[in-house]
Amino acid sequence: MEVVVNAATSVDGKLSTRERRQVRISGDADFDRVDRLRAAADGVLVGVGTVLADDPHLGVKSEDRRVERLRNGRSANPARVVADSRARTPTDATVLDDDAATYLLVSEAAPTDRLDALREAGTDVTVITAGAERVDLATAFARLEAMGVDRLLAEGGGELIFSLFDAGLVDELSVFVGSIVIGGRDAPTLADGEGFVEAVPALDLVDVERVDDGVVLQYRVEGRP
Ligand SMILES: NC(=O)c1ccc[n+]([C@@H]2O[C@H](COP(=O)([O-])OP(=O)(O)OC[C@H]3O[C@@H](n4cnc5c(N)ncnc54)[C@H](OP(=O)(O)O)[C@@H]3O)[C@@H](O)[C@H]2O)c1
Ligand SMILES: Nc1nc(=O)c(N)c(NC[C@H](O)[C@H](O)[C@H](O)COP(=O)(O)O)[nH]1
Repeated sequence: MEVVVNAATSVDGKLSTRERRQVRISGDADFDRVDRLRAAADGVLVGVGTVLADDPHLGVKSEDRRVERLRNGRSANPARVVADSRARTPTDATVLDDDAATYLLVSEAAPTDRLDALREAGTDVTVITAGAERVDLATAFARLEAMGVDRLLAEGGGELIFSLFDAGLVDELSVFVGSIVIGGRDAPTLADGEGFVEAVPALDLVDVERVDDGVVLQYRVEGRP
């Protein structure tokens, strides 16, 4: 599976405010670039923290791109994938609507009644259980790949992105750096979690492009084919 991470940060590396309120960092051109990335993906992954904070849809906004996917025998929208160890996704979450399939990655600690409620709430929900307390991403990704997800776009947030790097699962990273400062020692950053002390992942910078009022930095993770 090819795993591509994309996010937008302020110049000071923040994903949103300390209250985890969504900030529109990208401009129209960058959101269109993200839409292209979604259209090229089989699945779009976020952590439950992003679902709770933003209630995202994660679908392809451009009708032309959805039509193009259908013409190529693919679903109009890529599947939504949520990393949610204890099934905290609200039953009225937008990612459960019928615009696309939804994969819920949970751990063995997820309460059965919550899982039943989520399966009922969504029209096309598949639950993948991997890990005792927290989602074991590598195992869950192997299951997703067996179900046909070959290209996964991860859109955050910071806790999940750190775990993806920590598990050695990232192939590509693209970051839109918007010309704003958000600040805040408790505001989420591109990669939170425990943080690396040794063996800090190294990236190859493959492209720098001015987009909207900011720049897009494109990286390949060193050592990835
Ligand atoms: N600017 C951008 O591009 C962008 C993109 C995305 C999000 N955001 C912002 O970022 C904030 C959300 O970020 P966040 O870091 O709080 O949440 P997050 O990364 O979206 O979700 C983190 C949660 O995912 C669950 N999870 C399950 N398995 C995991 C694993 N193996 N590793 C890590 N997490 C796992 C954990 O909850 P459980 O233990 O309960 O499973 C964890 O608390 C929001 O404010 C949102 O607006 C911004
Ligand atoms: N690329 C990007 N630029 C931003 O300025 C920003 N705030 C996000 N945030 C990512 C987060 O995952 C959002 O929740 C989804 O971008 C919402 O996705 P929808 O429009 O609902 O499909 N992403």
